[in-house]
Formats: sequence, C-alpha cells, structure tokens
Amino acid sequence: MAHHATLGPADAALLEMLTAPAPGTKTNANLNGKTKAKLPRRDAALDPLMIAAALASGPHITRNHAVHDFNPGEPLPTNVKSPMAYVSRQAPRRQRLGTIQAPVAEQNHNKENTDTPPSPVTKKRRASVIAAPAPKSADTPGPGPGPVTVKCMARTRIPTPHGPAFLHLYHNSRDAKEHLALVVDAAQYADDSSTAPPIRSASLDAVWPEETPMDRIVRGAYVGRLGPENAVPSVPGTGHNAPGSPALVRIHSECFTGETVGSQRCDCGEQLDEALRLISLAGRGAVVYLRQEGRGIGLLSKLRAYNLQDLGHDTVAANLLLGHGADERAYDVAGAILGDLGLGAVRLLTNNPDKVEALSKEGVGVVERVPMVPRSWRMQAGTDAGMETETGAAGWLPGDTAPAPGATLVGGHAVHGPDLDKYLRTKVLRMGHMLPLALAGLE
Ligand SMILES: Nc1nc2c(ncn2[C@@H]2O[C@H](COP(=O)(O)OP(=O)(O)OP(=O)(O)O)[C@@H](O)[C@H]2O)c(=O)[nH]1
Repeated sequence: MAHHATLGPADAALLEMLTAPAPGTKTNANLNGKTKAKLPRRDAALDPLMIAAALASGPHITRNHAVHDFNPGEPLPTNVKSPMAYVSRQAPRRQRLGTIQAPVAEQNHNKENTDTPPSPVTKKRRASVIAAPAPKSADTPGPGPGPVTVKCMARTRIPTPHGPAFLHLYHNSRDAKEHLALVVDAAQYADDSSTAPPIRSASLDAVWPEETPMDRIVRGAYVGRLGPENAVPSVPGTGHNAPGSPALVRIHSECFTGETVGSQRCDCGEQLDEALRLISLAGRGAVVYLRQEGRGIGLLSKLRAYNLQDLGHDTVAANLLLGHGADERAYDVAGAILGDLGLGAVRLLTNNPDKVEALSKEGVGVVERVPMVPRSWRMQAGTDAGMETETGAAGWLPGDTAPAPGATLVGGHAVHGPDLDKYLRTKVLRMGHMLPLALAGLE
C-alpha cells in the first residue's frame, strides 16, 4: 500500500544532496566553538513588487497594495504618465482594514502549497491582508466548523463523446475549489418517464432567495432538455433520495497533465474517459471530479515530483522527498456531493481500496467495487473484444502496447456533432474565422 512506503537509501542520499549546504558556503563559529553552516537566503533579496512600485513612480503606489496589474484595460489616472504604470486596483489600506479579508482562494492556496515555506516578507504582507474578517456573500463559502456542506451553483448540458451529461459545479464549506460532478442520466435528458429516480442536486433545485424563474433556468434548475421552446424550472425536492438501484459512480481526482495534455506518465485521462464510457453505457451514474491535483499535493509539487521520478524515485518516494504524504486527498466533499445528488449507495469504479474505505467513512454505501483495468492491459490480454472498435479511431489496434497520440484524452478521437457545428458556424459567420464551412457542408 502506497501509504506505508518508507524512504530507501537512494532517497535518503538524494535528500541529503538537496538539503546540504552548497560547496564553499561560509560557516559561523558558535559559542561552543563548533561551526554552523550559514545557508543562503531563500527569499528574494529584492522584492519585485517594491521594484515595480518604484518604477511606476506614482503617489498612489505603495508596496502594501496586493492586487496590481500592468495596463489593466482601464483608463489610467490622469496623474499617471507612463504607459507601463503599475496600477493598484485596491482601495487605500485604511479603507480596507476592518472590512476585507483575503479571498478564500488565497487562504487555501497558502494552506495547500505547504512545500515552500513563505518568506518572512510574504508572511507579513499576507498577515496585513488577512487581518479583518469580511462579510461573506452567500455564493462564497469559507471554512466553517462541522461537517462539510456543498451547494451546486450551476448545472449545464455537456455533449460528451460518450453521450450527454449534465455538468454540476459545486462550492463547499471546506475549500475554495470548484469541485464538479458529471451526471449521466439518459432518461432525465430525454425527459422520459423512468423507473429510476432522477439524479438531481437538492441544493440546485432548492429555491434561492429573491430569484426569478429565469434565474433558476440560467443556473440550471430546469427539467428535461433546455431549449427556446422548453424552459421549465425544476421543482424543489424532485426525486431526491428516492430508492433505486445503486448508480455507477467514479470519484476522480484532477490531473492536468494526464487529462489536458494527454501525458502518458499516468492513466488519469484514460480513466476519466473510460469512466464516462462505462457510466454512459449503464445510462445512469456520475463522475465526481475533485480538484485534488497530484493526489492533493498540487500541480507545482507534482511537477517537482516528476523530476524526482526522472532521477529514479518512484511516485510515492518522490512525494515523501518533497515533504508530502504519499496521498493527501480527502473525500468529505465527494461524500457531500453524492449526498446532494441523492446517491447514498453506489457501485464505485476504482482500484483503490483507500478510496472505498474513505467514502464509506463519509457515509456513502459502496455496494460494489467495479475495477478499472487499463485498456492496454485488456487489449493485450484480449479480454475486451469491444475495445478495438471503440478506440480504433485513436489508432489503437489489438495487441498494441504503445498508446497513440491523444489516446489518454477524453474521447481520444475527433470532436464532432451538432453542437460543434453550430459553434464553428458562429465563429465563421459572426466572428470572421477563416474556415471553409463548405468542407463540412455547413454553409
Ligand atoms: N503526486 C503525484 N500524483 C500523481 C502522479 N500521477 C498521477 N497523479 C495524481 O493522482 C491522481 C489519480 O490517482 P490514481 O492513484 O491514479 O488513482 P486513484 O484515483 O487513487 O485510484 P483509482 O480510483 O483506482 O484510479 C490525480 O490527482 C493525479 O494528478 C504522480 O506521479 N505523482
């Protein structure tokens, strides 16, 4: 199990190399006559913010302004001559104190990126911004006591390569990340009557204060397939927690490298695609997409971990060498999202026993673990006859071991369909994009 792995001698040697004083480093004698390494300063000797403020040379500039912008797209104040003025978007400090706190995103960013201790200068600056609590808007959750709560802020139809899905965007009371849920519910999409209860978000369908029916529609609280002739607001409480057969569910953690640029260092992109494919085949289920990049250590640390992996360490040792746990993910938000969707019992697509255990602790009934076997393994073993035609468009052949370009991306082949045609037509006809519409019969 990944969690119980320890550092090997090679890891320890590398750690020593990374943390030892550089050759030629000066040393200081201390009271006992022993010498102590004098390490170079880690924080920048010159504060870039200070330099920028000095260059701008306007009386409105101070180093305490935390939100700045070069040429922010607004007319410059009349007293600013330089076209490269460094303009603050903030109110003066005395106005801010007592009314403003750092955005939740910033607070959590500071908390999350614990691998680089903040310099004293940074700490001081943040302290002054965080100083006083701000009144919170209903749409901006912040950390609070008790169990995590979630609120679905918006829902919309996404035509995926495997069929239609509804993308739900959640806010929560634990962090400032926009966690997501892709709900596949074919009957609901077609507005059919179905025996299975619809998978709907209770917080989305709730009536929010002072909203109009159109507000509800725009944030996605509608039923059936939305269109100019069909805009029917949903009714709060419809179908929630009604008994039904457990839905097929995947709890997926964000992986920019695997899912966005098709990195083949991991199978995350393929897993996301495979989960959507299987859930779409089943016709009912969800992918809860958690913004826990790099198993919770963040993209920056994951990229560093990749370099340590290139130096010969495995994925677990690389995390440990960077001062992280092997896996820093939490599943309380996932549990709350499943609860909001009325999915109290699920068939979980995973190979990770920790995930099953963690979800069970969050009160989710995992009635079955459905394994996710890598496609290339299944193809080599010839255990999935359907795969050749599924993935043939991405260049895969039975017996292939090397994935084709793009094979790890969702869909893994050309994007097409009426939504794309409409999008491209608008680009050409309304925005002057140079594409031969005739090529696709779209003129
Ligand atoms: N730190 C780190 N994170 C990685 C690495 N490769 C993938 N990830 C992250 O791992 C997460 C996916 O974890 P996996 O272990 O593949 O899958 P899992 O979700 O735990 O298990 P399954 O449900 O069986 O897929 C994503 O957040 C990726 O960004 C790596 O080498 N180092």
